[in-house]
Amino acid sequence: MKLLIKNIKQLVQVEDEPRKWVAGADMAKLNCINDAFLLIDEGKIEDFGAMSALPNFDEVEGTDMMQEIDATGRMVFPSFCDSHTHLVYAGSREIEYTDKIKGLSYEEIAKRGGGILNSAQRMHEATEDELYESAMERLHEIIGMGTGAVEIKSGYGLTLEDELKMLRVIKRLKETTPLIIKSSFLGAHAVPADYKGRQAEYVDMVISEMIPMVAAEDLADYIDVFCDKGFFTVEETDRILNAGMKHGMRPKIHANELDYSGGIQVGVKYNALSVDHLEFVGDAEIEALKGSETMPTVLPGAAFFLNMVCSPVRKMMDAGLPVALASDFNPGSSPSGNMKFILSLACINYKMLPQEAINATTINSAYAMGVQDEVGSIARGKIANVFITKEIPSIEFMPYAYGSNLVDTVILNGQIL
Ligand SMILES: N=CN[C@@H](CCC(=O)O)C(=O)O
Ligand SMILES: [Zn+2]
Repeated sequence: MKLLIKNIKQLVQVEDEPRKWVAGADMAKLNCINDAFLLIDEGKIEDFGAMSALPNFDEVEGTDMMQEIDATGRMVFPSFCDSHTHLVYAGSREIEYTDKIKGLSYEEIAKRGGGILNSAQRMHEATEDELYESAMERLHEIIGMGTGAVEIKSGYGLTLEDELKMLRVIKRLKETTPLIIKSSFLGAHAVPADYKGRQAEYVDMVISEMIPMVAAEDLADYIDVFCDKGFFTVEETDRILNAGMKHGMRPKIHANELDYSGGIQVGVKYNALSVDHLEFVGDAEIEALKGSETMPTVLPGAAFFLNMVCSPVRKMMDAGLPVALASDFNPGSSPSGNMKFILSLACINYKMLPQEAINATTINSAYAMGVQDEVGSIARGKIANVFITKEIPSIEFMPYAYGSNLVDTVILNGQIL
């Protein structure tokens, strides 16, 4: 059955020739078609264009099986790609939220056994079914807010059994939702309580026990490390990434959230798909990223929630780099997967133009999770993951109306949800 969306006020992020990513000054450009149609067949985008060029389907054989949507006054966007989340977790951490309000830093909370270790304890106590159910609820929530592809990390297990438990939940989610899901193994997210004072031994265990088991069950697409001050060093990251790569996992890492950690450089050295957070980026980091295949990915939700300095996004774009944005949905530093709110934060706090922010949450974030050939733009042959907005006056209205859900209809794999 074909699906035809007609009279679209504006069809956003169209590409005749799909690009790998959008970089530098091009990030301010967004290709759109006014008064457009979009034709979907067998879950894929078959065609699109101006209404004036709409084929006469009455004369085409077999088109009696065509469903139509009249999108007058409404826009169609490619679904958001959320390339960095930790959305499989147990419990919530609002107690730490008040600790933060009282002035404790992220590192101080971590030192008191809060933070990631708090989530690890709850992860240990949760069953696979409980984790699956709660993550599925979050997935449904983000689908309703326009997300069509999401990366999910392990990293709240921190024991072999619990990391595998998390990754099996992600695998089950992959098999049972219409979203595109990619998984990352983040055994080196924090040193668990049992290994306190024995960080080197924990790293050895991640390398010699966890990575081979994760690979044996084919549970992760990417290898991740929290390479930052107070967490894992460049040398440890180097070893873990090498071990992951030997097992077919491309690096995609946390870097430079808390300091100039060297995380960006070690990520680029091993051709990471992305380096994420990037609050601490100077000239050396920008030089390292130039000419690389690594997507700098900024997480405005975490910086907002933790009240941190903002990543120098403008400086990176001025240097000709691409930038992606993701939600970082997790219980500690960003308890929301609302990508439209990420657009608003990007515009207000990072002074990104709405067009730049939309590029960063679609085509560029698709690259940052390795799905740019499948989704991230309106292009012929790509998977039909799109959403139709409510009636809105302009593209700029999306980040402007920061508290409103403007998604009216979600279409994933060509199916109206
Ligand atoms: N920075 C490292 N990890 C997560 C936080 C996880 C947590 O606090 O639970 C992040 O991406 O923000
Ligand atoms: Zn993260």
